[in-house]
Amino acid sequence: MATTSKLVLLRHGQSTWNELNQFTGWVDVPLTDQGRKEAARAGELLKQENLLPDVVYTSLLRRAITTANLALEAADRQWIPAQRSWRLNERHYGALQGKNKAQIREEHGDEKFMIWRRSYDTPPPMLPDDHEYSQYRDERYALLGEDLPRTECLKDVVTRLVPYWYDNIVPDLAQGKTVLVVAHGNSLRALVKHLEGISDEDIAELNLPTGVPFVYEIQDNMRPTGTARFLDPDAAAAGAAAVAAQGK
Ligand SMILES: O=C(O)[C@@H](CO)OP(=O)(O)O
Repeated sequence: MATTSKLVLLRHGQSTWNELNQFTGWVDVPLTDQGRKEAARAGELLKQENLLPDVVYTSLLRRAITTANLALEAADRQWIPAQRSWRLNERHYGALQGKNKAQIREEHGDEKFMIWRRSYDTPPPMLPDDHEYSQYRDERYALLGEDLPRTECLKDVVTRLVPYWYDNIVPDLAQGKTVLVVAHGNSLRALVKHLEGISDEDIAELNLPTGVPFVYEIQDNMRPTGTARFLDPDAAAAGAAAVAAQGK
């Protein structure tokens, strides 16, 4: 009999820079009070739907880690093992990190803004190592050495994330575990692109809301049975529309 495992994906709750409409990338900003509420609500939804994770994966950024902790607390699953990796980090936004989205759109025009934000293979300009928002001296990335990103496009995120999917997450799913991945708008877009086989062009249209869990049934061949189901579809639609409109 064919069996499926459950993969629950969750973008972190609203961060302080989401609220300020600033490009964030690898800058380690905290959640807002609203973001903390979204995270707890996400955990309540998991509990209501009996989607109880056996293991949680997060990036190395506090907005994802705090979201995972608050969601797991609300779902009464704080005790499960956690694995964290830079490979689940948000896309490095290069020289745009810390800049206001509306201002960048105004200064550089709609086309450039959309290319930097949503094109598949054009990264923004690099962030200098001596910049206040650089991760150059951040000890959590010391092992990366000179491979530390200074900017990334979505394609770069797919390249660093897919090996982690196969090496770490897939073995848990193959054992029938329910896996929760708490990450970021663009690292989750990269994973969804891989899972659903979305084209380089069409992925530009996908915007993920903060704090609303979505679930895939993963088959033995490690492919989903279909598209994902959001646990709160109304909140997800409103949240995705808000992300799409950022910078306007
Ligand atoms: O700023 C960022 O790091 C991301 C996610 O918040 O923004 P965008 O949705 O514009 O890619």
